[in-house]
Amino acid sequence: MFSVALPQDVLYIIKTLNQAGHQAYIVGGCVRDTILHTQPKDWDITTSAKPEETKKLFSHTFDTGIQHGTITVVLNHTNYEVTTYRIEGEYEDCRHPSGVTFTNNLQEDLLRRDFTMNAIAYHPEEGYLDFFHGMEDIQSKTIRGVGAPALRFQEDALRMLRCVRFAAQLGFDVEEETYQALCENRELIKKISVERIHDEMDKLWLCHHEDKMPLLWQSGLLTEIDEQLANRLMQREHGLLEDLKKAPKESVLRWTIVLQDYSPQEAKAFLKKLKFDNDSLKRICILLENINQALPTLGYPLRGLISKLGLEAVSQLIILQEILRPTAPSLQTAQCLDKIIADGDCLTLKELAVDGQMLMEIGVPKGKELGKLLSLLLDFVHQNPERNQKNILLEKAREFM
Ligand SMILES: Nc1ccn([C@@H]2O[C@H](COP(=O)(O)OP(=O)(O)OP(=O)(O)O)[C@@H](O)[C@H]2O)c(=O)n1
Repeated sequence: MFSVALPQDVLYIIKTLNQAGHQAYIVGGCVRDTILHTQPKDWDITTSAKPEETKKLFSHTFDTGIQHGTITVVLNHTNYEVTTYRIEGEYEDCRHPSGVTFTNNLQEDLLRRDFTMNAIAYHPEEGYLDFFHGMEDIQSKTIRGVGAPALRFQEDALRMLRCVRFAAQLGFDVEEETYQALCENRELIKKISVERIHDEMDKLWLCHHEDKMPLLWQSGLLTEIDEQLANRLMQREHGLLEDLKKAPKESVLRWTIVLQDYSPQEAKAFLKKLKFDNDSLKRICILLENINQALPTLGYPLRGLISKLGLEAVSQLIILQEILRPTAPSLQTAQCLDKIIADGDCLTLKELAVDGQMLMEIGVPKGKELGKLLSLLLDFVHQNPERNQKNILLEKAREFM
C-alpha cells in the first residue's frame, strides 16, 4: 500500500484536530485521485469534531454549510472544507436530506457517500480506511454504489449523472447492480434542478473517455432529461463520439458538436431549458448558424466575417469545420486568419483610422447616415487594409457622401 504526500496545510489541520482529541481524515475525491496518481482539485477533511469545535481550533474559518456540518478553514490563502461525520436523514425529494445527524463513527459517514471509490478515508499515520473495498474497485476500474446502490441514487438522484460522468472521466465501468439501479431509478433525475444537471453534463462532455458517454442515453437517463436530445444522440452515436474525440476540451465547442443537427432555434430552446448563460447560448447559436457555411479563404471576405462574428467564433468555426466537414478548405482559412492577425489588419470600427467625430467635422450629419458611412469605410478597409489611413478615408467619405 502506498502513502500519500499530503500538503503541509492538510497535515496541519489533521494534526490540530487530532491533538484536540478528535479523529480526522482526508476523504472523497482527493483520496480517489491520489490513488489514481492524479492531482486532487481540493482536499476535503472529515472529522469527529463538531463544527463549533473545529471553528475554535483555527484562527481563520468561515461557515460554508454549517447546518450540514461544513466549516471552511483558510490556511495560506487556500480553503479546506472540514466536515463533521454525519448521517443524513431521510431524503424526501432525492436531493436534500430532511435532516442531518452528526455521528462519531467514521464508517457511518462513509456509508452515506455515493461510490466506493469516493468512500475511502486516509490518515497519514493510520493509512487507508476502506470499509467498502473502494481500493479494489479503483484498481479494477469499477464504479460501484456504496452498500445498496439504489438507495444511494434515491438519496441524491444527481449521483446517477455523476456515475456516468465518472465513467467517462476515469474510463471506468459501472458495476452491474449499480447500473441496474441507475436504469431503474432514472426518472428520479427529474427532481434535480436544471442547474445541477447542466453542470454535470458540462463536465461530461469535457471527459476524455468518450466511449463511456453513451451510458447517458443507453441507460434511459437522458430520455428523462430531454427526450429529443436522447433520440438524436442515439441515432448518431458513432459519429458523435468520433467528432468529440477530435475536438478540443472546450465547453462551447463540445456542446455545439452535441447539438450539431439542431437548428439554431431548436438549440436556443434547449439551451434556455438547461439555463445556459446568455453568452454561451449566443456563442453556441452563432456556431450552429454558420457551421455549414463555406468559410472564406481570402483576406477580404474573411476580415468581414471576423468583424461580424468575432475572432473567437471564426477560430472555433475553423476547428469545427476541420472536424465536421473534412473536405472544407479549413487549412487555407486558418492560414489566412493567422496572416490577418500577424499583420494586425483593421477588423472593427474601433480600429478604423477615422471615427464619427472626424466624419461630422467634414459635414456628415449625426445619426443613421453616420453609422452607414462608417460601415462602408470599414468594408473599404477590409478590401485592402493599407487603406486604413485618415486622409484616404476622409477622401473616400466625401466621395460616398
Ligand atoms: N452527490 C454526491 C456528491 C458528493 N458525494 C461525496 O462527497 C465527496 C466530495 O464531493 P465532490 O467534491 O462533489 O466530488 P468529488 O468526488 O471530489 O469529485 P468531483 O470534484 O470531480 O465532482 C465525494 O467524493 C463523495 O464522497 C456524494 O456522496 N454524493
